Amino acid sequence: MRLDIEDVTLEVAGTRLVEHIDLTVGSGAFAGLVGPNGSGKSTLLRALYRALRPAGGVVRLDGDDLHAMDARAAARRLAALPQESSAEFDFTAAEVVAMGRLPHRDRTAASDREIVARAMERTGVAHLADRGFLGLSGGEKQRVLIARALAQQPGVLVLDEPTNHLDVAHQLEVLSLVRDSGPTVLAALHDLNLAAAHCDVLYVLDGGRIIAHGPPHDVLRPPLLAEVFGVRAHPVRHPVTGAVQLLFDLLPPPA
Ligand SMILES: Nc1ncnc2c1ncn2[C@@H]1O[C@H](COP(=O)(O)OP(=O)(O)OP(=O)(O)O)[C@@H](O)[C@H]1O
Repeated sequence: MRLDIEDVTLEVAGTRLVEHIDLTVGSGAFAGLVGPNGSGKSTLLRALYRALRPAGGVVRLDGDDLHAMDARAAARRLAALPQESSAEFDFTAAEVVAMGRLPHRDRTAASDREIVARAMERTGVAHLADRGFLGLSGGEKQRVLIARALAQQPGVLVLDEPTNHLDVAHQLEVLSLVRDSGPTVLAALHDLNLAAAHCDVLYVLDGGRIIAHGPPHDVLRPPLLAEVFGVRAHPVRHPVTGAVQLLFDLLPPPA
């Protein structure tokens, strides 16, 4: 499923936080949204999971206006993992993952069980099925929520810092899993090396605007990283994957 964000402007309480965003993710592609703290990444993603309605512009899924759909139809097409998810009741992990099935009309108990079990296996949380969600560690919760998003079987998956709370092995596993699981992905990522290794295309947000986009090795160049993030970057090649990876230090103070 193709995702198109067309000239989207977002305002909260009368303040314009993000403006004139054009962003496209082709069907099945993995796009990364990177940018410094406060650049507007979460705000933009909130419009995709319909917590914010654009003040201007339109978000399209395969050409259809996301904000013109009813909630259930939107949830059949797009699943989201917001940055801070709250659960007020202590559901079990399996119940939380099963919530991903709710938007689907043609489901049966047996097919739901199978899909939920498969999503939990793939994210490595099957053994947590009967545990209360609130008692899980931060990384376990994150993987349960990713399992829920996969169980939703969306065409588009929107992830806000999906590797938050995950140890290094789970960071790599979860991003590979998401990448291989089929949907079109737009993920906000702070770790530029994870972004370089997993994304087909990167969009750089700064001050509420997209200032660069393209394949990671074209975008993650030292002058841009100095300008946007205020760091000196040294690109190196990963010896196994060949992906561009970056070593950082602070910019020297002006003479
Ligand atoms: N409800 C609000 N009212 C006013 N300003 C807000 C509101 N929500 C967010 N902002 C501001 O909008 C800007 C963008 O915030 P946003 O959370 O989208 O950034 P981000 O790129 O996701 O940041 P981070 O990397 O720190 O998570 C920030 O300056 C933030 O303080």
